[in-house]
Amino acid sequence: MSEDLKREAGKAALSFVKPGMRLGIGTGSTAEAFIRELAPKVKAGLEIIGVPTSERTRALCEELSVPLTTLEETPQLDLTIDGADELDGRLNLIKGGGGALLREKIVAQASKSMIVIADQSKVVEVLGAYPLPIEVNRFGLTATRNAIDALASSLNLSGEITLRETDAGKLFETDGGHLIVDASFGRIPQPQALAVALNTIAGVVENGLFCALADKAIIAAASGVQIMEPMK
Ligand SMILES: O=C[C@H](O)[C@H](O)[C@H](O)COP(=O)(O)O
Repeated sequence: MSEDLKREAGKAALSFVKPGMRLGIGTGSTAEAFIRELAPKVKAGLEIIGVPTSERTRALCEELSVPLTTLEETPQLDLTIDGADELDGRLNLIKGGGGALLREKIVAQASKSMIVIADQSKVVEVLGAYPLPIEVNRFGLTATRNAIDALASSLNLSGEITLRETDAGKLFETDGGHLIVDASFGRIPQPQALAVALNTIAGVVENGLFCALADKAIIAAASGVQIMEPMK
C-alpha cells in the first residue's frame, strides 16, 4: 500500500475518535500512519488516552506525545483502531504480519468497538493467501508444529508451516517472548472454526485470525475511502 493510502485510511479513522475516548492503538505501518494523524490532534487539544498493542507502537506514541495508559489501569476501551494483513467481507481478519497479534487481540477484545484500516488490496473473498501467523510457546515447538499440521489436515487444509525469522536470520521473538509460525494454507474457508481449533493446541498461544471483532473497516483506494461493515 502506498504511503498516501495509509495516510488516507489513518485520516479517515480520526473521524471516529471522540474526546474522552480510551483507544486501543494498533501496530504496523497503517496503524503508524493513523498515529501520525492522531498526534497533531492531541497536541491541538483532543483528549484521549491510548493502550498500545506493541512495544513498537508504544515507542512511536511516546515519541509523538500521544498519552498512554496500560490495559491493567484501563481494562475497558472504547475503540481500537488497527491494521490487518487480510480481511474478508464478514470482516474476518488475518493479523500478525508484524508479530503483534496476541496483544492486538487482547486489546481488541477489551474494546467496545474495533475499526480496521487497510487498503483495497487487503480485501479478499476468502482469507488465506497471506500466511496465517500463529504465536507459539518455545517449549515443545516441534510437537506444536506437528499438532498444527495434523489439525490442518483434519480440516482439509494444507501448506507449509514455517518458523518466522528476522532479516538477520535469528528467530523472531514477539513482545511476549514467544515464537511465530506462519501457515501458508492458501485458502481458509472457515476461519472461525480454524481459530477455535488452533487454540485447543496447548503450545499455541494465539492465532492471527480475528473473527467477529471488527465492526467496520476503512478501506483506502486510489478512487477514495470506503467504509465496510460486516456482510451478514
Ligand atoms: O502484527 C502486526 C499487525 O497485525 C498489523 O496490523 C498487520 O500486520 C498489518 O500491518 P501493515 O499495516 O504494516 O500492513
